Amino acid sequence: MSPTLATFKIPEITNEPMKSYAPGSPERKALQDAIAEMEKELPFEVPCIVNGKPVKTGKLAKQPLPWDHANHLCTYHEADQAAVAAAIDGALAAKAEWEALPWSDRAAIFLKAADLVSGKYRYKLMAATILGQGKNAWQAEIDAAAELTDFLRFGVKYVEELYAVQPPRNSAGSWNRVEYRALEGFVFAVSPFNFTAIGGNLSAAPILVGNTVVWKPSPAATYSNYLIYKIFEEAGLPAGVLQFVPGPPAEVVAQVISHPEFAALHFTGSTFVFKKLWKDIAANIDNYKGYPRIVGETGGKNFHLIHPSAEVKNAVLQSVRGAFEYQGQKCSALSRLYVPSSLWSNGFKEQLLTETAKLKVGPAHDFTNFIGPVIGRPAYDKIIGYINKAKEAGGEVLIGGTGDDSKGYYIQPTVILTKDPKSVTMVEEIFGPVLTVYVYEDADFEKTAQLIDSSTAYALTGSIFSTDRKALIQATNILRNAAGNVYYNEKCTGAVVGQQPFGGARASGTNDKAGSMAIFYRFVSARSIKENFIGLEDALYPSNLA
Ligand SMILES: NC(=O)c1ccc[n+]([C@@H]2O[C@H](COP(=O)([O-])OP(=O)(O)OC[C@H]3O[C@@H](n4cnc5c(N)ncnc54)[C@H](O)[C@@H]3O)[C@@H](O)[C@H]2O)c1
Ligand SMILES: N[C@@H](CCC=O)C(=O)O
Repeated sequence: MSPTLATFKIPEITNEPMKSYAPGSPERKALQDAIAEMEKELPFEVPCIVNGKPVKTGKLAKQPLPWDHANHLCTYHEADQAAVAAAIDGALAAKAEWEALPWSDRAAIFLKAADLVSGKYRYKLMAATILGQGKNAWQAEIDAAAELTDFLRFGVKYVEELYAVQPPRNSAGSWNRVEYRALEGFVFAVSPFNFTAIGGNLSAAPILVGNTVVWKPSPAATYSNYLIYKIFEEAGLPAGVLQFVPGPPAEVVAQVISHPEFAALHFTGSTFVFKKLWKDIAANIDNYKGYPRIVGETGGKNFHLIHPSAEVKNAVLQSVRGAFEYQGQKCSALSRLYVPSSLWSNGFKEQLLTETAKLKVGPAHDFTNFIGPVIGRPAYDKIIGYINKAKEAGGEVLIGGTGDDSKGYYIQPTVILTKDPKSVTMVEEIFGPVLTVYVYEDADFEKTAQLIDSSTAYALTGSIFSTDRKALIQATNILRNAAGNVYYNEKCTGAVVGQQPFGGARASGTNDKAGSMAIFYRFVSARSIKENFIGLEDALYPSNLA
């Protein structure tokens, strides 16, 4: 038994400062060196990790380079049934000791992991994200370096605050306490390709509050996610607490969620896959020991609503960044833009096309490219398919509209003008560098806000651009349920941990707000404890007396 001899305070937590990677900066050189070294050494071999030991199943799959699809970043061993079964057993076996570890020790492991991400492994993790997932230097910095570090450090802070939430009242002679137990069973993390940090957070958040986790990374982010596993291990995470099982998604997931001790799904990915998993879990409900928690952050169809009073230059530049950063492969990416006709014909259109034309497309490790490759063949075909559908439906391609998949999967940043606000590219998630514009009559601002609210199934992010406070308030009210993250005069991407808790509702997810205290509630099961100090003198109450 471990004595409690003090109430420790965690170090002060602030956001990881972001580096600029400007020409001549030491960080640019360090990152370029890390990329060059990784390019020389690839392809890597990635095993599953079960109970802290590498498992090589011999069932091999590849993570191709999106900018050079003939080659791959890593070959990984896909988890087979035996490996998945051993991973679940191992997670269950590691649970009691991990949950019993004093909170300060669990916290210290993740504070150390954060320091390893922000320091020793910063450039390596970024290089894996740049080469494997096609992010440019800035996008890799805000994801693999800054956001991952912030998730870990702020996670520790939020758990400390959560543990401090205690009943506000005690009646005389008693003391009320609440303890935040980890969930009974194990947690399953299933992560997407597009944010290295999300893989780290989906696994680390439940672990921080005492759970053990089986983690299935995205095939297209296997290597960066493997590096995260190794960082957690170096930080001191005991063997078995996190089980790393890359593998054929449908098979691995089906096996894990049919286990009786499956306690929670921590998912980020597409709406389609999340709904399927929800149904599969529901179909298994009689086999579980408890009611599994289901946490899922999913797709978006995010908007910018421009009011006639908006500053055009800012609205244009924010829209270009929001739509085209990381090739539009952010759940938060701008993909439908509503512009009043007075602004559209008075400079907005011209500036939008001029700024879009400046974006260079090419391999992300050439730092002058703003737009890198999209993640793979299915994504490339799907995005080009959407552009074609928009054209067939009468959309006018104002710029872009073409791609080149000869070596890597490149798509030019594309702006489509539509007269139909419910046309396919105004409604469905594309997840690529495609922005559709609808021009509305100035007098229809309110009607346009209602249109935004009602035209898609999603409700993730959105921005309102206006210098007129009344218009901001009006649109905010109409769009109350249309976005879980709303911005004023700022693009709809780029939420920062500790500053804008992230997530959306409707088809965009369970809105449990990654990067806030709220997410930790989903992975604990509180137990109330009342202790009585004064013994009873009589079984009868005064009201029973004659
Ligand atoms: N709301 C958010 O916070 C957020 C953040 C990032 C990404 N996303 C969303 O994620 C999507 C992009 O990521 P993606 O392409 O990796 O998503 P995806 O749904 O294809 O994959 C997500 C995870 O599910 C697994 N998976 C895929 N098919 C499966 C199946 N049939 N059965 C079981 N598991 C399966 C994948 O291997 C991966 O681990 C977009 O829709 C984006 O909007 C949302
Ligand atoms: N949190 C990120 C998006 C994550 C999804 O891809 C943002 O706010 O841009």
